[in-house]
Amino acid sequence: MSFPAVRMRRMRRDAFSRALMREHTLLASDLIMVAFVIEGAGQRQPVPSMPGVDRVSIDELLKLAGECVRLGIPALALFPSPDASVKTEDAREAWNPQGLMQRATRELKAKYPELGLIGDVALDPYTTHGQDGLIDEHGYVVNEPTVEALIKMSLAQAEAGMDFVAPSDMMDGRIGAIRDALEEAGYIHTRILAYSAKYASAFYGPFRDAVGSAANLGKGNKHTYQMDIGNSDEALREIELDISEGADAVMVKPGLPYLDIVRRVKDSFGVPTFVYQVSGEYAMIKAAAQNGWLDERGVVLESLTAMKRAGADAILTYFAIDAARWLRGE
Ligand SMILES: NCC(=O)CCC(=O)O
Ligand SMILES: [Mg+2]
Repeated sequence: MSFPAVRMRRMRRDAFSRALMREHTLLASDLIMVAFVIEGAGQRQPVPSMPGVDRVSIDELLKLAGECVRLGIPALALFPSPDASVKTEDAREAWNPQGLMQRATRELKAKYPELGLIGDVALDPYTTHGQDGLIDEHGYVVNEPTVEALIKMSLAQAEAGMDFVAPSDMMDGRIGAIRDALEEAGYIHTRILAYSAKYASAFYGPFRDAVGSAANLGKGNKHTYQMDIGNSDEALREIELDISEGADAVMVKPGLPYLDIVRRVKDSFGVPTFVYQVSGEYAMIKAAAQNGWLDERGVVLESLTAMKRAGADAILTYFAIDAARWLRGE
């Protein structure tokens, strides 16, 4: 037998055989667009640390939603950037039936009923201190009172027609408590996307600028509720708990630096596993691309494909619309 018996390059030689042996292909239907909502009309406010991402008023959000529908992007994740004037210590604006998220949800569902909506459930856009929960006199985020607030927030979103409530706060027991409250109120179809393995990451910086919590949080951090970046087994325990409490899908966050976690979660539980390509990942790619140091299209599609290869069923990304356009050759 002549050397080499196996030529790996044979299958790579032509486009047709490369296509036939390709294991994972990124589709628009894998993507979830992320949007920041603000008050007003005709408003588009750039987020300086996220070039290309604007905070938009509801009328502009409807245009963005229409583009998602046209491109076959199945869902839109909404984050509010409310006026500073409605922020309080107790975050009560979060469950105002006429609040920004609730109004945005009603208008989006009226115009595009087929587009899935994912509502963030955490108090940070609404608190004067920028923490995801309620705090005691020492600044410690208190678990059970926060869960009570998150229940009110989830019910307000469900009432407005939100398809998925997505608790991103990392309190203990909140998935079960929200699930019970939704069932009891008759919202049996409202899905829960649990941010189960959310790490205390430095990659969230630009997001905090976008929702306006960065200045309020100041030198504070979220280490008493978000996960330590050095841990992996702990992520599996968090995921297992959220599944047992009634989560319909679980999430790992951030994305690219945490694909080992995505793979472990998918292999261990086989549940719908989402991953979030966060603001800092977006900013890194954009900054390098703007300097001419990286090819944006290539790097974005490669990063998203890597997430799918790692086991993600869906990817939340600020690049969703761009990526879906590129996938169609637009
Ligand atoms: N709950 C959302 C975040 O905490 C941050 C997301 C991001 O950095 O894109
Ligand atoms: Mg947990």
